[in-house]
Amino acid sequence: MPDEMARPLIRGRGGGGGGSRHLEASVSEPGAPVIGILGTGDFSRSLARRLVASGYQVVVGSRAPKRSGALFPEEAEVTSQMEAANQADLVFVAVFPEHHSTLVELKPALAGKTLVDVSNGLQIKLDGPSHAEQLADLFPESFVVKGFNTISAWTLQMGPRDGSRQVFLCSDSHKAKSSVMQLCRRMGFVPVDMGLLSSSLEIENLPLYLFPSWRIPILCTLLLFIFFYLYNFTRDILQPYIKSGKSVFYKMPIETVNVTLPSVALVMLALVYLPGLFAAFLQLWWGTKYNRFPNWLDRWLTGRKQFGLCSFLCAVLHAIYSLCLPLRKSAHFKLLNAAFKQVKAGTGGRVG
Ligand SMILES: NC(=O)C1=CN([C@@H]2O[C@H](COP(=O)(O)OP(=O)(O)OC[C@H]3O[C@@H](n4cnc5c(N)ncnc54)[C@H](OP(=O)(O)O)[C@@H]3O)[C@@H](O)[C@H]2O)C=CC1
Ligand SMILES: [Cu+2]
Repeated sequence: MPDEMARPLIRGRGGGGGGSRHLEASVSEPGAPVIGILGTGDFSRSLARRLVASGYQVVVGSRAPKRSGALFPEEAEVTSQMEAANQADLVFVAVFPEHHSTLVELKPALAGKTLVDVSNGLQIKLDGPSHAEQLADLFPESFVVKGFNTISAWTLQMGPRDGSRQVFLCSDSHKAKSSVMQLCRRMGFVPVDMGLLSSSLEIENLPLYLFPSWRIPILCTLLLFIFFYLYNFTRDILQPYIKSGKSVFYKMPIETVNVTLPSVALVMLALVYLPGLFAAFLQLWWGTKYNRFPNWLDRWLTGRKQFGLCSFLCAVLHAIYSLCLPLRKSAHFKLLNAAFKQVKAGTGGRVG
């Protein structure tokens, strides 16, 4: 990773046009605001590179500027937190929210300036205050803008790609938000205005919502798999063994798995359609389409895609297993046939 970071982000001549992603590392343009970054972690380094590449003058504030200086591009100045806060017109706070309070001594230097809070939560918070709101409470004389938390250090480093170009922004100050939006566009991202700072909780939760939507469908798939596997194991393997001493334990890894998969796929498919039926029933019961569904049903309805994909995965696995089984059987048959022929011919040679 340090090698990655040391490599210049952008090489060669840039293509020009405003929307071009191929910006060359250029000397800052006169009149462009000086951008400060507090913190020298992964996010700060990637952001500094992208800002420098977009033609901004960058000043980074660190508790230990000497130690961190080497990790930043030459064009960025790495100095003390106070110095950076004094010099910058707009400041990114790339410090974890639990350390925001250690920055309060910068309050006079940051007064009247725009602070961009890029922090993410560790878990979904349903009610406030958000990190951005807490930062705004700590720095009442500054203008806090929430944003960039949905952009990873990696995306900043590599340059915006399709799909992760949107930057969600919100702030109580229209002017501060506009200046961050402009900066966003110049870095090649697409700003999305999310309104006032009260939306910051929603923005902070966004990155945490992507994976958890898979948790319940995957858990369901696993539980169903275990249930059907145990059932098939008892029926096809254990029962013949206990009853007549027939040992068919070799079926466990392939055949039993293969009869289990379609059952799981079908039940998961049913779970895709079932909440729709519940919803329709509730709407008929209420006599209106405009009531809110209970929370559990709402979550189930929004998770149908994941349930469907899990079902599809099981079906595909079943298809692959089913195709492979006859191949295995015919190979087995050929081997036996060859052995039989050799024995019959009296060659007694090796079969292989
Ligand atoms: N990494 C990522 O991909 C993303 C990160 N973010 C957000 O960016 C912020 C920074 O993340 P990241 O760069 O990964 O974190 P790091 O841990 O890599 O960096 C945090 C930096 O904070 C500085 N800092 C200032 N005060 C303190 C203190 N009291 N204790 C510890 N460190 C302090 C340190 O710099 P120094 O020692 O020089 O003062 C340190 O390098 C976080 O809020 C995170 O949620 C958001 C989106 C993506
Ligand atoms: Cu089948």
